[in-house]
Amino acid sequence: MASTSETFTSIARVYRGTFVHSTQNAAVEILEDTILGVDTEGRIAFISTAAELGTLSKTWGFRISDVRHLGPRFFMPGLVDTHIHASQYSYSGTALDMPLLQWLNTYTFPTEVNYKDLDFAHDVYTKVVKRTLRNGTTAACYFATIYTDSSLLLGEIADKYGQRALVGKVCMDRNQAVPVYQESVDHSCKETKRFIGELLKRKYARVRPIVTPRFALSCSASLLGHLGEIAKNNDLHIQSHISETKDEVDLVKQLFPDSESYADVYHKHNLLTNKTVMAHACHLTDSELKLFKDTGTSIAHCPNSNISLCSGMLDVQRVLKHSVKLGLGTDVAGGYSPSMLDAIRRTLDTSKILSIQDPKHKALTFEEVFRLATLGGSEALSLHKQTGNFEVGKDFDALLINPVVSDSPFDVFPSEGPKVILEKFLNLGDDRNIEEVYVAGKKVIPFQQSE
Ligand SMILES: Nc1nc2[nH]cnc2c(=O)[nH]1
Ligand SMILES: [Zn+2]
Repeated sequence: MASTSETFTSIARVYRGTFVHSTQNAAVEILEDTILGVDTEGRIAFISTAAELGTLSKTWGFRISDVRHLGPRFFMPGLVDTHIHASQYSYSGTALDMPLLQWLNTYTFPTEVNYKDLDFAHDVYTKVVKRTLRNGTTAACYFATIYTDSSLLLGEIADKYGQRALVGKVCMDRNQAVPVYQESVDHSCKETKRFIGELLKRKYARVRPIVTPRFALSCSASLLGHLGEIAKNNDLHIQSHISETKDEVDLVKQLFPDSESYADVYHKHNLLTNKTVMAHACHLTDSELKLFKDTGTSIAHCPNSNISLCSGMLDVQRVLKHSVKLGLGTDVAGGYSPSMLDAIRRTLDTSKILSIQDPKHKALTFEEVFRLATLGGSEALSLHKQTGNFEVGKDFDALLINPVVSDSPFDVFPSEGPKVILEKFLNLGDDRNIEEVYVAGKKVIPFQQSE
């Protein structure tokens, strides 16, 4: 399983113990008494049974005495948050008392106006990046705001703390409720190009721009068209929202009468691609799901938000039956928790509620949801060549989980094996159990002292 001599780099670290991850064939694969080597580029050089230790130490030139033993801990892949509004973190945990469109007008738009102020932005963006990293989010797909400079600041902060991130400067040229919080088509396009150019110029290793029309109700056809073109010309990722609530779907029908469906509005403007991720998608029709499959568009499932704003319940099994890629998102602050462990739990809850309503509905298992939160998320963001599991050649994005840390929120009993302990961590664990976080081999949690 080691990489070939052509890709030979030297080994930075070797770990021995239990590794838990997902593959194409197994929702959960548990590799006990396994050794994993990380090279100096932060990539996984080998993963093999401990019986190979002697041979590997000779091949790769590391000392067996330098191997770190994990003991009761285990490594799992980093969590991938496929949809989070960094700019809404300041009011997460509050303001969940109205439906989406009212909520946007009352809380969201007035808050996002504050991001003209770089000091305000610096404070909130630092806190959201640190909070999500501490909770195991090694990769995040962020909405910022319409303001280019503070959106660039979010990219800078994600890079500083070592988080893998797609960062979107939000685009919107329609906003009747809060008219100061909108742009002209020209300004939005010019600023999007400036955002992309500036962010790429900084050459951050793992932070990239993502083209971000807020959603069809906030964008004219002209703006959507230009953004589709910008994404195509620069081969960029795209993110937006779709079919989160029924009211939204009805309004989109009225606003875009020439489109066959909500998905068709985006498709007509070249916004559905194999690098597009659309949040929510609770109310898509079968033909819209087929369009997602045909274009390679993926879905960010945001169950906390879907329930907190009473938007709807996405049937994940139906999405998977259509072979549409799907990852999980916190959707802070429509979702009140910045933790992907919460997104895992709410995904399971939603699936179980659907099976209460319809006994024929097969509820998702925790193993399946673990895959959605890790490998599934990496596929949804088209980052699966870099991250998502412990395959040789991928970056080592990983969480070191200690299920017996002294202040653990759960207890482990002697008869329990690694799968049960994983299940307990997913259902009951929190950041106290996440002792270390790695992105591309670099330890990003605990923070350096100066951070
Ligand atoms: N949940 C959510 N849905 C949206 N649709 C358009 N904008 C937003 C947003 O900020 N949050
Ligand atoms: Zn959202």
